[in-house]
Amino acid sequence: LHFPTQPIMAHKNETSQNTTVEKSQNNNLPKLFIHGPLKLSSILQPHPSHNFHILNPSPSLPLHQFISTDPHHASDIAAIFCTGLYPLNADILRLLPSLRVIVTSSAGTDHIDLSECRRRGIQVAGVGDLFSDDVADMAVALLIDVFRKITAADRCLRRQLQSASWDFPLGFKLSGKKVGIVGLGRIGLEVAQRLEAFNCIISYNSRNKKPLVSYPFYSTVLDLATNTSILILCCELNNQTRHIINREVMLALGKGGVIVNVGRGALIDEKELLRCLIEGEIGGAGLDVFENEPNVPKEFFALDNVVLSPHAAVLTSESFSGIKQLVEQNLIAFFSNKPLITPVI
Ligand SMILES: O=CC(=O)O
Repeated sequence: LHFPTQPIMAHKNETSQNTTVEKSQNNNLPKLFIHGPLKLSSILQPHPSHNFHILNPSPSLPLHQFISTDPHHASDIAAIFCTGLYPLNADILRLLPSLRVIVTSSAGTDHIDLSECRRRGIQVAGVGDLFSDDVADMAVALLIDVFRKITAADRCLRRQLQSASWDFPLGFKLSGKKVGIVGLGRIGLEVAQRLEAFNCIISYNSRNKKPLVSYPFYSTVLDLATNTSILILCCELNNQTRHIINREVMLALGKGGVIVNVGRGALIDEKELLRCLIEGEIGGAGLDVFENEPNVPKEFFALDNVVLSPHAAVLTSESFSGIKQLVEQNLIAFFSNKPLITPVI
């Protein structure tokens, strides 16, 4: 990924007079705050075509500090561009009386209090289907890696511990395995489609049975785990799904069972996952997300049946080009009184 360190200046030949005019015009435009890590500002940079004004094109202050430096700041903010893991809970939203729209660069929206947004009439735009392929690819990659021990073997070779394949522990065949998908939304369906090509036998659990889907449906994750040997977590995190994968589910999955998580870390009771992996109660895990990011429990590092990725499933060069366009399009549409391109609510 390439993150420019300096904002790309869109109007290099501009005169200082134009800049003054633009600044004063900008003062009348609705104000947007970028709520996220420094890198988020490389996705949304000031541009003359914008019908909004970015208050912090290189975010240096977290939102609550920005607000507390001057009480006027809070009432200035009409829009927020945020990313996952940067909370916009009811307490923070209460500080922003003029907020009308939130655009998030994440597929997950668990960091935003959507019911408070609904109550306040704040619109929220997400990423639509933009990341589904990348996340599904990553889920399958993690799964193949756990089964075929690719990164474990790579580590061995690099450390020159083993070079003869006969010395290396056997992997497991993926083709034909029974796979349970938890959350058959856009991403879950993409995962299912990919694994059908591996002759895997797909079933799923989700809030409701999908009328147009022929895969067997299990109304509980426990039943799904009992009838499969692989669980792939693609659902959103909410009060119903927090720790949906608990010890009972892991024991039902069984000693050869594998869990892949490309959803949110807190879908799994992480302490129990570690215990089950260490005690051999399940066979392995492929994890792109963790319960208390950015912290990854270091006990995972010693386990060769675990493949780890730093919440990177959505991070491709293509997805970043896509998100840049989509965020701008959503904001420009909103401030032109047009419908959001990818509305969440
Ligand atoms: O996890 C990444 C996302 O929600 O987009």
